[in-house]
Amino acid sequence: MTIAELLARARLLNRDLAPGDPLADTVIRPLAAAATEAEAEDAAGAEDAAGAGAGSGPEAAEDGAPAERLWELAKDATRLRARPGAHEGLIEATAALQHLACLSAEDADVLRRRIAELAGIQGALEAGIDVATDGPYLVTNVSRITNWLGEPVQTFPQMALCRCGQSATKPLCDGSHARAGFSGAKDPARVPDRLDTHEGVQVTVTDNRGRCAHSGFCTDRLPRVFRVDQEPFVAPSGGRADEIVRAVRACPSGALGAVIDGDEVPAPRRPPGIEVSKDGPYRITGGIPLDGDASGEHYSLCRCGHSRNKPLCSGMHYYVGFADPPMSPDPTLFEWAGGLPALRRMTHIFYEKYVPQDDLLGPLFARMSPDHPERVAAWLAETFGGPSLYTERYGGYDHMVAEHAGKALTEQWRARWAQLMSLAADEAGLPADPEFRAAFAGYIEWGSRIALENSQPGAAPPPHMPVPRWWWVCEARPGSRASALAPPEQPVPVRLPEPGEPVGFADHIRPLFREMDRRSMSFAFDLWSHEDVTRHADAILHRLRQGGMPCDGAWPAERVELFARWIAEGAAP
Ligand code: HEM
Repeated sequence: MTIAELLARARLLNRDLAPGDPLADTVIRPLAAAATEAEAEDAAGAEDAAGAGAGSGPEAAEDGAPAERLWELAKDATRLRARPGAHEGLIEATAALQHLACLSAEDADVLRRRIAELAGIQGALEAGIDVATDGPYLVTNVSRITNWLGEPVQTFPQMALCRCGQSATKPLCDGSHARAGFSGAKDPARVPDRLDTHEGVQVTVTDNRGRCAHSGFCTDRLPRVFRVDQEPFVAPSGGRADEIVRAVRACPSGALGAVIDGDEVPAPRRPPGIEVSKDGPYRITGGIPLDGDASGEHYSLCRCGHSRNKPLCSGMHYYVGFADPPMSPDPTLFEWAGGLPALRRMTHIFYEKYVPQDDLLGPLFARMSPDHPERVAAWLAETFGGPSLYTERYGGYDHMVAEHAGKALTEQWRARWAQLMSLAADEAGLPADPEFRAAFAGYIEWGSRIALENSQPGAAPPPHMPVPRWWWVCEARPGSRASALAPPEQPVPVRLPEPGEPVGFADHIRPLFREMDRRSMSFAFDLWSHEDVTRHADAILHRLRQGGMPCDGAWPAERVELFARWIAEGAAP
């Protein structure tokens, strides 16, 4: 099998698959580039590759259903990719073929078997990330990718992750970089690499501004040491050694380092993984090699396509307004909190900083298991409406209850626990809005009082209960209230229909409802949905005529009549 043959088969398959050239951008384009290069490089392979790059190929039909041929093609591409020195175009195409072939699996069992078979074919390749020229990140044999909530993203042995920021199938590449003429070059005006050393009494902090991704973890959490708009940036005398070390180890770009007594503080040891952060870079952990080189235990890769220090993130996503799709209008507490990464940050700060230094709680947790912070984060994630992590990994409700049983906790312990958890939430940067903190504090109070009750001698907690699911307090969700600090809402641009023009929902009615109107009514229906407004049209009109809706002031008569006319004309979309 040669690249040229793969390309010819891909072209035939593309013709037989659903309309819309599904293989054109992600398979045929990179394979054609690889074939052209193979042709130029390999005199012996010249015959095979002849014409392939120029667009020709066997015209004979192939046997088998398209889905079956796609799967065979994916396996053959993987076999070729698994050979040493594979061309980046072949790797990119293999990633797309693996993805498409796995997508077409009939059920979860077939999907698992396919992934295992592909993993077997390319199993000898070293795990790593390669940066394609002006193209995606080619991620090989990395099985742990999570979204910003910490939920797993389906992985394949060979993946191509979007680097230009424009893919419609993020985090996967969809070939947009080629259409957009994306350049992976560094900006010559970028902040140059330079290792600055800031000596402190106990800890010396090293800092490479050229590598910083400006995630703000250090400046947000330890502003006395990592100072915004002050020189020098680092003042090691502003914090305790353990706080500084924790901040350095949490730096996602790897710009910061710490030295104690001449020895570099080791980086955390984490399994290889990629986090797709919200509106920001890929955060790599676990020392995954980059372009074959050791690039540190952790580093951040540009995801918006605008970094000045490509492939590393330079924080430009913030300035160019790079944004993932917005959170659902009805987020769970888990989503609003920032998902598992945020809850883990909080429990690690709680059990590794606040508890050990506390005279009451320190001794109580002295022998806790090393993964206790992870376990409590998993419990909170599940309770706040996230995935059932604690039930799946750690034994669910019964295990949690058994952990507290017989501990005879006192009210002093409980109160301190709740107080320090609130401090840890602040320090971990959990949202500080009144709605979230009311729900969060409500759960901490409720849960800690139940833990106290369950821990008393002779207590008999009900067995086999589900993990509780906590929710916003009294339906007070983010945005359900106009904040006193919010900028004034812009007046709604209303378009009245031209004479004789029919009234339509999208053009004339929906713009009449402001975001705050929509939020106020979201408990009952969606004022931006044609279907909902049509269903409740008469009741809405009644309220509008009465002047009771919106609650901050009645509509002018001409708007109310426009709404009435829309109903009378048949409530067109
Ligand atoms: C909302 C309140 C609370 C939650 C969600 C919570 C959560 C948990 C969870 C999930 C575990 C089991 C970890 C595992 O799987 O091994 C656990 C264990 C434990 N909890 Fe709590 N807890 C709460 C309140 C408290 C309070 C108020 C105290 C005492 C001040 C306390 C003390 C302990 C101790 C000592 C353990 C055993 C730790 C070990 O030795 O590994 N908990 N807690």
